[in-house]
Amino acid sequence: MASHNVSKRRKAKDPIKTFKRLLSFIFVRYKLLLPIVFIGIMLSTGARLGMSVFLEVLIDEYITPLVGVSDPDFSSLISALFIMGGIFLAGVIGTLTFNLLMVSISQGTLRELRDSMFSHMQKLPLSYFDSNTHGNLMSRYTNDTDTLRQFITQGLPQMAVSIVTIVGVFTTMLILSPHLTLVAILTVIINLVVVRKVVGLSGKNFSRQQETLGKTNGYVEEMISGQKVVKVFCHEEEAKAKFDELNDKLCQHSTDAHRYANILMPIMINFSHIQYVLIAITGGILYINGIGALTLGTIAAFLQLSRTLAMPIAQISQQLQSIVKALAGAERIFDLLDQEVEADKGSVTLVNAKYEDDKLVETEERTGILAWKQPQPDGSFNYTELKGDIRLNNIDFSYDGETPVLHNVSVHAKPGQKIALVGATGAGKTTISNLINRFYDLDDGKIRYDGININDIKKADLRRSLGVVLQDTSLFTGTVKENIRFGKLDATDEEIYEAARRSQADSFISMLPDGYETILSEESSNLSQGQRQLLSITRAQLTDAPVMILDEATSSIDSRTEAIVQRGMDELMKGRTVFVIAHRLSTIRNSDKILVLDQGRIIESGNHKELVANKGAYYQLYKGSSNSFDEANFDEADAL
Ligand SMILES: Nc1ncnc2c1ncn2[C@@H]1O[C@H](COP(=O)(O)OP(=O)(O)OP(=O)(O)O)[C@@H](O)[C@H]1O
Repeated sequence: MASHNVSKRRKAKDPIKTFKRLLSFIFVRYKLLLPIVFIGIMLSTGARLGMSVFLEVLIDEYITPLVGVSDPDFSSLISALFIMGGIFLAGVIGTLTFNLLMVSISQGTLRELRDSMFSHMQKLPLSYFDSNTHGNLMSRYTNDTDTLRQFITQGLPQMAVSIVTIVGVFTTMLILSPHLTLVAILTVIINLVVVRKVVGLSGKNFSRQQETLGKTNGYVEEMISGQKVVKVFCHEEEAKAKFDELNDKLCQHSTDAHRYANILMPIMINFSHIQYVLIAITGGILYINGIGALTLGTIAAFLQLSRTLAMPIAQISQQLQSIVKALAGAERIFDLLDQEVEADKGSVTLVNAKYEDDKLVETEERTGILAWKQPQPDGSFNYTELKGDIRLNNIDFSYDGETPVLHNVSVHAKPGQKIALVGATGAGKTTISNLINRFYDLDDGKIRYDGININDIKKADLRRSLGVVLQDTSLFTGTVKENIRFGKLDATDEEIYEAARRSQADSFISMLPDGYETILSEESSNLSQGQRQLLSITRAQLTDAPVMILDEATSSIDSRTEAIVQRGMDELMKGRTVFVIAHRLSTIRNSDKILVLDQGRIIESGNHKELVANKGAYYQLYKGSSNSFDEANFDEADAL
């Protein structure tokens, strides 16, 4: 059980490239809003600087001249204060604007990213899911997008504000007094050295904290989904002990991380006090000695500016960690988006057809006849009726390109024939069904469907022509009816009821509290294993495909339900070409051809009678010397 939190937090491999890509992703979508955000940032920081500088004007031009005047005229002072109020208001509007806009931009960007990821994920080949755990994929939708949200909403604008502020403050300081600027720069340098050290210590512990947090969450998730197993094996104590260990570690790392993070602000504040005092003393000395043409207003404005400086420096230092984390997240998201989609060069499609003067022609109506429409080099089309003739020719296959799983497998299933695949676990039975579906590409050999190479058939149309019942009966949250309709989205209610009647599911569905409208809970835990199988069979029944790929369930269900499931399966197989991964003797015996697989090779093939007469591997299996056949049928086997 993989957890989405167990994913490793690593640094982005090429942060600059990822950063540029992220910015352009945002920029392309918000060409109009981003300039407004920038104007907001400029207004906000400009107003802060303006207010500091205005202090100089206020003191030197409006307050000092009034000192000692017997009948002072405050009107100009009042209008100056109004101007200051105006600047303040502009700053507030700027700050509000960019902050609010950034929320919409970040949420919109995340929605787009999630959307792109999900639609891209639907097009990825199954091999991608084989090599990436569910947890790893999930983390891109949860952890990675969350770090990005923080970065886009807070990190990005804060960085912009901080940089604009620092540049603005230093420029203004230089204009006001180069001498005092020197003092400010000196204290900032000392400040930076200390801050870097503290941020480094805190960052290291934050990484540890995140890693342990991931492990702890993953463990809790596993324990929740595995509660039944924990209880069955009385593992409650051990489970608790392991959790305590993780929890203690998490507490330790979090305490260390926050200890350093929490002393950062007091350090910054105290430094800004020291800087304030130093600038005040230096300013006083320079003023008294008449150096640098300083006025009282300049010193006051300078002191105010020096206070403005502390915050952006602290913020940049603090944001650096979150930027690194966010870019690592962005890289993982882009990595998913960059995965090559399932290739489909197929040009043969499946269409409704009818016979006109013994010739097959395409039609819009549902005639009950389907045909493969093959484009010809001269631009015309060739139509072949869909019959369900499947031929595997010398198939070689491996999942990883190295370890062979199937060797030289050949079989011909004529329309309506039933082919049983038998063999020990891991022999390659499921793999054969995966290849007919084109879930994976062959290493060598060909599979032909009605004489057409399946690689030439459009994947969606190929899959439409195949009905599948897997052992793993995936049902989704929704009503029973919606789950059955998965088999054919445009099916009418009547078609659904008919399919359920034929697959023997109708009687149990009508006994559910709301019948076909009963909502299946998460993981359909309100249904029994057998009932889930019946729904899965109904779904395949509804597709009414000429070829069925069935995986007979081995899970233990009670014999009455098993008999019903079996009847449903038998009904499903009627009149179709069937590949069945067979476990029940009755299915195997009634098959037209049985393929006995061993380590990816067909070691025997023929019908039941022939194979029994052969007295080979099948005969051994059949006699019950192996457990490969369903034990429930052993009696039946002996009776034969
Ligand atoms: N997605 C995969 N990636 C890599 N190897 C796989 C994958 N699926 C199956 N295999 C390997 O391929 C071989 C054949 O597996 P397959 O599932 O076809 O066997 P099977 O006969 O259907 O077994 P079972 O009866 O247990 O379902 C096994 O060795 C298995 O480990």
